Amino acid sequence: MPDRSDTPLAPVLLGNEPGSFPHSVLAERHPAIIRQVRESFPYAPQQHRALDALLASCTKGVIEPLPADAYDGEHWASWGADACTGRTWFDVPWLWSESYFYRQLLEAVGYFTPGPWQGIDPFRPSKLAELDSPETDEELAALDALADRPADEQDRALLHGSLWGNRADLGFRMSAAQGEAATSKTPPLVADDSETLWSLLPHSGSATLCLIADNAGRELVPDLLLIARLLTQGRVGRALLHVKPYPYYVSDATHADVLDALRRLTKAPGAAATYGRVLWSAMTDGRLTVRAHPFAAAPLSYADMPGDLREELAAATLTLVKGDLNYRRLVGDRLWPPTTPFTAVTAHFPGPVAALRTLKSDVITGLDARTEAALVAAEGQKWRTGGTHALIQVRT
Ligand SMILES: O=P(O)(O)OC[C@H]1O[C@](O)(CO)[C@@H](O)[C@@H]1O
Repeated sequence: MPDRSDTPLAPVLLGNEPGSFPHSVLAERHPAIIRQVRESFPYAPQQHRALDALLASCTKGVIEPLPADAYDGEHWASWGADACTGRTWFDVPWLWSESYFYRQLLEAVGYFTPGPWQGIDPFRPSKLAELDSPETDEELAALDALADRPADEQDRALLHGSLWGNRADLGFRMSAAQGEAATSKTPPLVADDSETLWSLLPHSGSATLCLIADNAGRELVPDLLLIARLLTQGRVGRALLHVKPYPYYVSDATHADVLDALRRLTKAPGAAATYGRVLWSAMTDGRLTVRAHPFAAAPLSYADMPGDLREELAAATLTLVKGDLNYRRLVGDRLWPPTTPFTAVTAHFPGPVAALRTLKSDVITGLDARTEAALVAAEGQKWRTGGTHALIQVRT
């Protein structure tokens, strides 16, 4: 396995280059998210004023500190708040800037403040709309036909459901052109280590799986279906589902979203309800546990994870890391040459790890030179951010 020390570090992504993808997220997507949040609930005047102040700060101003009594002030201090406060949102690492934006957005709407708005998720209306959509009905109805297919076909379908479910990201849809398909000259999957993934989960009933979730709604539902399948097939004996401790990156899953998705499954007709019951009983007998570690919303790479989380992930047979943002945190939010070995940049991870991700940012590793050349020839650099390509990468 190539060692991390053989791999020169690539530049950290910043949002200060006009025309770049990170710059567009800070300059266009964040103001659009503030607009969306204003419309999500009848917020009071002081909440609108706080949103005005955040809009001014994140577009034209500088990073402001959290309130002195913030419950997580110490975490943010240890995650680099002192070095970033007072600088523009465009000049600090992009990952830091984005993560702090969501923290300050929740501050503005009173999510952490004792009172009637405490704990009200500003993104819940859009998450629920997605869960109730006809597309979700269709996806769940497809499970009925799948039940008659051979076992390996069912495994593969549910793995791919979880993978492509990552396209269903509400923040991404606010700025990406939808409906584009990968060109016929380039494969939708730019890397596929799924055989290695399956070899790590034989039907022994003894494996522990950690799944680090990404989005709620139409991504979390297939993630839960995959977990149910792995449990019923004995590929996994125990699963830990890691979600965010608070609403984040628009549609990231929280514990409340897990419960909404689970209720959606158990109330559905046909095979979907069977999957729902498997998950319900696995939660009640302890085979499926939901975790919401504070580090899940940290603006840092997984290389910097704290000891308790490292220990838990080290004990897993496999950790499945879902989505684009988690990929950025797994390999480091850097402009790596695309052929940088995935095994080298994930050498820090405490155990076997698999990334399931659709490509929605500039960060990419582990491509072979021929695939990279074909992608560039067909699409320039659009394949990196368009969400039309995906990957399954594994480090054993
Ligand atoms: O939901 P995901 O797959 O983590 O994607 C998050 C999206 O937000 C971004 O962080 C940009 O804001 C991109 O990495 C990606 O397009």
